[in-house]
Amino acid sequence: MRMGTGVSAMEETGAAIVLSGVSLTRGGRPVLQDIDLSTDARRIGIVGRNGSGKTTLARLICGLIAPDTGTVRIGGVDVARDRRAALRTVGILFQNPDHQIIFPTVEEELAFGLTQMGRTKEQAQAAVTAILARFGRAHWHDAAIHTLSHGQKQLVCLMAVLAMEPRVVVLDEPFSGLDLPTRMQLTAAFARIDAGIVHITHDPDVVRDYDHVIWMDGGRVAMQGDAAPVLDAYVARMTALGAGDDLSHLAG
Ligand SMILES: Nc1ncnc2c1ncn2[C@@H]1O[C@H](COP(=O)(O)OP(=O)(O)OP(=O)(O)O)[C@@H](O)[C@H]1O
Repeated sequence: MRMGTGVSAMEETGAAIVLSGVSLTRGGRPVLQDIDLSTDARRIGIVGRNGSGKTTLARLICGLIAPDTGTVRIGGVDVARDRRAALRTVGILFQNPDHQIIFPTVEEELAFGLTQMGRTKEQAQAAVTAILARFGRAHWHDAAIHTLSHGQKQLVCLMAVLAMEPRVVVLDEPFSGLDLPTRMQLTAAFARIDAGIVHITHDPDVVRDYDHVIWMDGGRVAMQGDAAPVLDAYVARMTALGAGDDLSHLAG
């Protein structure tokens, strides 16, 4: 749904992802332009070509970067300005767990975000124990992270995000480099997440049963709405581009 008169009502209920007039320039080039977005859909997919602005949009939604113009509110929180509230509100799972993990052991990694949120050491320990038990990984508590596989590290990152109980979890291509069983297991874990999901993917089938899909193109929203019409139009366009032999449109 496009921004409209319903925005302020959604902000009051604190239920929505609301981006208003968002633009961002990097290296003298516009990366995102005039993004107006307001939705209270529970599961949101974001698709688009390489370089279309998906990851930048994800980082804005988490408040990791601030827009040059406009505002980003998640559940009523201005995530770029109120960083502590943002930590409670929205978490992100990056494509590569090695870009996310900073501690040598699973326990330390899981406890970090919790203490950043202001939990005491004891509260953090209890939450770490609980999340490991929830995922059947109590035996990972003292594990050295470098001994885990790529997919296992991705699960540690997911547990770290979920331990913080955010209202929204952003998944930025979380399946890249994972084998089929691991993808299936993570998909099942995502389905159990008790939070809104914003899932960035190049695979339209991954978000086909989602509630709302946003197609990014050239830093703008090309189309958004129910999954089926948006994904059908996206796949038709990508197929047409892929069938041609003109490489001049390659992003970048
Ligand atoms: N810090 C930066 N400095 C310069 N250019 C940037 C910066 N961050 C992003 N860009 C540019 O903005 C555009 C969008 O990048 P972004 O990573 O958001 O795209 P994406 O849709 O996630 O791509 P992919 O599917 O390849 O991961 C790209 O052209 C990228 O080069």
